[in-house]
Amino acid sequence: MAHLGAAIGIQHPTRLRVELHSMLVYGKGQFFAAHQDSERHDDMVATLVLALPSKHTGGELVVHGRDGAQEYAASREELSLVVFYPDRHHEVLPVRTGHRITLTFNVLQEGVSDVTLDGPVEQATALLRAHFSTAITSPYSDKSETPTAWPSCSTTNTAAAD
Ligand SMILES: O=C(O)CCC(=O)C(=O)O
Ligand SMILES: [Fe+2]
Repeated sequence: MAHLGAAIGIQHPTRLRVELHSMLVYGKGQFFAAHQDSERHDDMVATLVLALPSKHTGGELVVHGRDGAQEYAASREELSLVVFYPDRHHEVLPVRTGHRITLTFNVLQEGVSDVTLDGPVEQATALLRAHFSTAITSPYSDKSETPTAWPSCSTTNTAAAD
């Protein structure tokens, strides 16, 4: 994990952990269209693709970056590992023969969202977050007195507090 963190430029590599996301078996003609992985998890800092050795052609993993695209062909004999930032567009080209098998993992940096930062922007953010996530007390707590406009406000504030 420390090596992985250092390799992808993360400052606290000891707090990294990986969780299995999926196992994919691509047969002839199968591919994965270009996409980004970023929405899977708040603490996700990288995607790790582990390709199992298997006889196949095609099925290259293409990771698009600022300086162009990088193409990775999985080995027939050994495990292959590719790690990239989850906001990178990436795709798997169609498999031509055989099968390509991958395990994909989310690399998570634990506690990123709990880190306390001291700058004025972080303080303002924390105050605003606390303000908008605190449910307001209804002056109409007795349902019989609830005005018609109230339920929709109540629903909004309850959802924000979760
Ligand atoms: O199979 C691969 O190499 C990549 C799969 C992938 O991009 C994903 O599961 O999000
Ligand atoms: Fe992906």
